[in-house]
This record gives sequence, C-alpha cells and structure tokens, in this order.
Amino acid sequence: VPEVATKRQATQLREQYDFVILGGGTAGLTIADRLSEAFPRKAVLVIEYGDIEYGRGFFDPPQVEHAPGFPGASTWTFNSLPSPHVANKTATVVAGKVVGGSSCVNGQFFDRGSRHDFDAWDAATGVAEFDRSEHRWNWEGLFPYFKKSVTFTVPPETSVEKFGYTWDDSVYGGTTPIHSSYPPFQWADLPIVRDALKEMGVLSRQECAGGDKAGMCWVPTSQHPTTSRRSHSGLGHYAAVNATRDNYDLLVRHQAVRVVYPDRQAQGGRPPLVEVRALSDGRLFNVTARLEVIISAGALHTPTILHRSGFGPTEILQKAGISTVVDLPGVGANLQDHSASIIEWNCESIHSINGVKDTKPLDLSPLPPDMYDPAFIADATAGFDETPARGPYTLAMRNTAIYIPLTNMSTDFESITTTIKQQLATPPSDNAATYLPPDISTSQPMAAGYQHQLALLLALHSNPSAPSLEVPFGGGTSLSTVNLHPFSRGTVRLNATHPLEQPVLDYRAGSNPVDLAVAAAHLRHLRRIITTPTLRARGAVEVRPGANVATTEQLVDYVRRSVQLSIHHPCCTAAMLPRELGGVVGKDLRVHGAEGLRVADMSVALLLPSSHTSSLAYAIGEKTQAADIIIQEWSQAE
Ligand SMILES: Cc1cc2nc3c(=O)[nH]c(=O)nc-3n(C[C@H](O)[C@H](O)[C@H](O)COP(=O)(O)OP(=O)(O)OC[C@H]3O[C@@H](n4cnc5c(N)ncnc54)[C@H](O)[C@@H]3O)c2cc1C
Repeated sequence: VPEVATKRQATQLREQYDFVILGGGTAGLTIADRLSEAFPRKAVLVIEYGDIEYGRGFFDPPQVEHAPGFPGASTWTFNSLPSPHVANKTATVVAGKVVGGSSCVNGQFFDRGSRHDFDAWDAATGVAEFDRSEHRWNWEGLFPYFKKSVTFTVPPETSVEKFGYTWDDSVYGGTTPIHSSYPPFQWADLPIVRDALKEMGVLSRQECAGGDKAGMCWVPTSQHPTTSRRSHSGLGHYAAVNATRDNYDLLVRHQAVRVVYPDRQAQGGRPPLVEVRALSDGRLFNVTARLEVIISAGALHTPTILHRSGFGPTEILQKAGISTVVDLPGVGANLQDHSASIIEWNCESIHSINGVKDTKPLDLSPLPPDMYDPAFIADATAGFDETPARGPYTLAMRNTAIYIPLTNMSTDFESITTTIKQQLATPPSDNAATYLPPDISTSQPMAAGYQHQLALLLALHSNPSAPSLEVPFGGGTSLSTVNLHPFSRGTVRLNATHPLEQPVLDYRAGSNPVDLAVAAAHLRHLRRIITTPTLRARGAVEVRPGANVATTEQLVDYVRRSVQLSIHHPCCTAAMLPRELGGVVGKDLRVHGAEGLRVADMSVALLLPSSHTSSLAYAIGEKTQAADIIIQEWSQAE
C-alpha cells in the first residue's frame, strides 16, 4: 500500500470530520471508500491501530499454517481462556493489525455463505419494529452487495483444462478492485481427494457463490488474477482510490479508545466525540464527528470500544469502573467461531501403483518441511515473481471444499435434532442458566435471544439444502471437519485492570453439548472416505481418530480432546437483533439507545455463515452505506 496522504499525528487532522470510522480493516475501509465517493464534500476519517505494511499471510507459504514469521507485527494474537467442556483447551486466535485488517493476513479462501444463513439472520423475531424494517439482511437483501464487493476474473483456458475449474458469471459482476480469481497451480494429489469424495456421493456444483452450496465447490482466492498478489481492502478500498479523494483521511498507529457524548446523553444531542490515543507517545485527544461514528474494529475489538464507552452489561462495566451509558448485555456476548476436528490417514504400508515403494504415495504435493528446501523456495519465488505468476506460491489456502447438510448424516440426524427440540421445549430462563455465560445468564433479553437462535439453528440443521459441515481441502492425507453452525456461546470481556489492552476471550467451547455431537457426526460421516475405492486402492489406513474410536461416545471424546477451537472467524459480538432479544444494533446498524453511532463489521452478524467470513465483512461494508442506509439517510438530510 503506498503511503499516499496517510496521517500519522493529530496535528495533521482537520478540525472536524463528518464521518469517523474506528478501524481500517475489511469492512471499515470499504465503508470509508464508499462514503467518501458518495459525499465528495463530506470529510471521512479512518482511525487505524496498525500501519501500512505487508505482513506475512496465514498460508505463506501455502499449505503451511503458522509459518515462521507469522504472526508478526501486523497481527493481533489472543489466547482464549481454557474451555472446561473440551479438556480446558485454549485457542490462539489472530486478527489483522494493519491497514486492511484481517483481509491482509487471512487464508484468502473467498467463498460466500448459503442463502439459508442470511434468511435465518433476517427471520421474524416477533418484534414489529425490527421485522418491518425496510433494510433486509436476508439473501435477497445481501446478494447484490456480495456481487458488488468483488471483481471476479475468469481463469485462463489452460487452468480450466488442467484443473477443471467451473464458475457461473451471473453471481459476480462487481468492478471494485477487490479481486477474486483462481490460481494457475494446484497440488498434484488434489484429484485423488476429489475423486474419493465423489465416490462418497458428494455432487459437484458448477458454482457455490450464488446462495446454494450443498455439494463440492470450487472456491476462488482473494488475489489479483495476473500477479497472484493478495487482494485486500487496504489496496482496494484505500490505496486504489485515496489519491483522487481529498475528503478521505486515514490516521495510522492510533487507538480509538472510546466514544464520549458531549451532551452527556446518547440520544437527542450531538453525535459522540472519539477519544484517540497516539501509540507513539500515549497522548490522548478527541476527534469530532459532525454526523456519525462507525465502529469497525472487528469482532474482538468492537465490543471493547463499546465497553470502554459505557455500552454493555452494567455489572461488568461497573467492575471496570465505567459508568453505563446504555445497558446492553449483548455487547461482547454471543461470541462464535468455526471449530475444526481432524481425520487423517496414511498409506505407508503399501507399494505405489507402479510397484515402487513410496513413502508418501498419496501426498504427491510437498509436505510442509519440503517447502523450506532452498531449491523449492528459489523456484517457487522465481515463479511467483513472473508475470503472469506461476507455481506453488500462487496458491493461498486451498480452492476446494465440500459442504454437507446434517440431514445427510442419517445415523446422527434424528438424535441431534431431537436434542435441539428438547432444548427448545425448555423454558428460556433454564436454557440461559445452562448454556449462556454466567455473567449474563439471568438477563431476560439474552435468554429470549438465545431461544430465538436455537429455533433458527434447528431450522438450519433440519434443512436438506443448508450445510452443517465444511471440509476445505487441497490434496494431502488429512481433512478438517469445520462445524459451521455452533450452539455454544462465548464472550469478549474488557480487561478490567488494563482496559486499553486486548480484551479477554472465552470461547466456552462445547458448553452446549450439541456442538460435540454434531462434530462427532461430521467425523463419522467423513471417515467413510477411507473406504472409497480410490483410497482403498492406495491402501489408506485411518490414523486419526483411529479404528479404536468407533462409538459416538468415543468420537465425542476424541473431539473433546483434539478440537481446534477457532479457525480465526470470530463473529457476532454486537449482534443485529432487537434489544428485547439481547441485540446490540438494529437493521440500520445503529447501536440501540444511541444516536450518531453504528457498528459495521463481523460483530453484527447473528450467526456464523456457512463460509469463511471475509466476503461477509466486505458485503456488510458495502451494505452499510450503499444499501441506502447511511448514504440514503444523509442524502435526504442534505
Ligand atoms: C489468520 C486468518 C485467516 C483467515 N482466513 C480466512 C479465509 O481464508 N477466508 C475468509 O473469507 N476469511 C478468513 N478470515 C476471516 C476474515 O478475514 C475476517 O472475518 C474479516 O476480514 C474481518 O473483517 P472485519 O472488518 O470485521 O475486521 P478486520 O478486518 O479485522 O478489521 C478490524 C480493524 O480494526 C483495527 N482496530 C482494532 N481495534 C482498534 C482500535 N481500538 N482503534 C483503531 N483500530 C482498531 C484492527 O487493527 C483492524 O485493522 C481469516 C482471518 C484470519 C485472522
């Protein structure tokens, strides 16, 4: 990202701004771009904690998670509290701390959720004001913004012939410089895994970004189609546009501490001021927003800014010595993330197809240690630097995944949905006492909101077109089962003794046992891959969970001991839901009970989508302004 006109100190700022956006990440910069474009005479300021830099991505080099050098300075790292229901496991969760936010460091897997995710999010809550809102967050209401948020480039004929990429142009159509494309490289063993999954009965779909995605999908990468360089919001929504906008300022290396209402009331007065801290010397100063403040600091920091500003559960704010501005027990509650369990096999006992003993007959791609071989690195780097780029470094995470509904898992479907129905038949206050974090479990709105979510989750898990399981893959001898719609709810809480530091994360994984049963069902379903003709012919033997893990109880125990709590998709910590149901923002993204203050990032989702989350963060950014929400409101006011 070029420096352009980036601001580095308070003295470089204007006296006041019209819009102030807290967090220059995936959604925040999308909003800043669109607002500064729509209102050339209104000044927009983005305040970002990180700097402009190229950090190391999660999969650099490809297929190697947590490569040396990651996480670096451009990344936040959180260690969650131990989760007692899964053997006190903790998660190491990272997020982007850089201009562009998590889109700068993520795995670049660029899929979209299923239509059922968003229809559930928008489903009637029984609160008239909310249900009758003109703003729709269902599939129909979001699809235009998914389309608008990316430019998709058709892969070259050579790649199509070689790998079999398929797509449907009609689900794309945007022209914004956030790129979605297919790389010119795949590992040699990818077709083996694809074939085995097809033999399990998984049907291939031509395209999965159009709302229907049960089956096997090709998934594009967020990268430039020719150079294969990462495409992120710092480039697409700041560097690409900033030089032509004299109303778009970005202040880096500054922390948005909190918002403060100058008239001491959150309604009926002026919009809040933003208290800002310079990271260089710790100096505090205020920035004035004439029209409004939009918090886009991501699902882990947005609730923290709200807490410091007096929005949250009164009891928790009191402990940190903060006076309540609006009592909102949902701030920092409802934390969800995609968790993953592993199935692994090997083929070492068998001679390869050609009769020659092969130590890794299935894994035709280099194993992670091979990737540090100097010759491999030199060749991969040379290929990546060519135009067009070629070779393994053009790959990010992977480009294929299967998405399977729970209804396909006949052995477990009945018992799991029966358990969910039993929970739904239980009074909300009892469910809250059993499943919600103790510090909010007596809150009537939180209990009612969780009951609403249980009903939506039952509908999703009973729908034969709505996926419950994702398995992303690129070849190799192991697969991860990703639990798409968790039932357990965690918290993001202010660090009471050091409120300016990172918050405390508690995933409370497995606190609703349905999650463990669902993960066990996923493993039972997927392990059938070992017995497919393709893998049998290669002598595959299951290593994990292993033949001795057979019963549901044993599978649940395996999940408990081995589950990865997070794949870096935290969400839903300032959920869009009526206040009566524990929500934090309305459908116009305004914080309940406050004026001049919105939230727009992954915090506002109610449930995790059946996808990785960057596409939704971009779409939320797009919809926040373009869906006539902010722009229409302020256009009318002019
Ligand atoms: C390692 C990793 C791998 C991932 N892999 C994928 C993937 O393959 N595909 C996919 O679709 N998604 C993936 N994701 C998830 C996806 O990237 C995120 O969900 C999405 O980018 C979040 O967007 P956001 O706008 O909500 O927050 P972010 O993009 O994280 O932006 C928040 C910004 O706010 C800034 N900030 C925070 N606090 C303050 C403060 N007080 N003051 C000023 N600034 C502040 C942060 O520094 C950051 O720049 C991954 C994420 C990570 C971290």
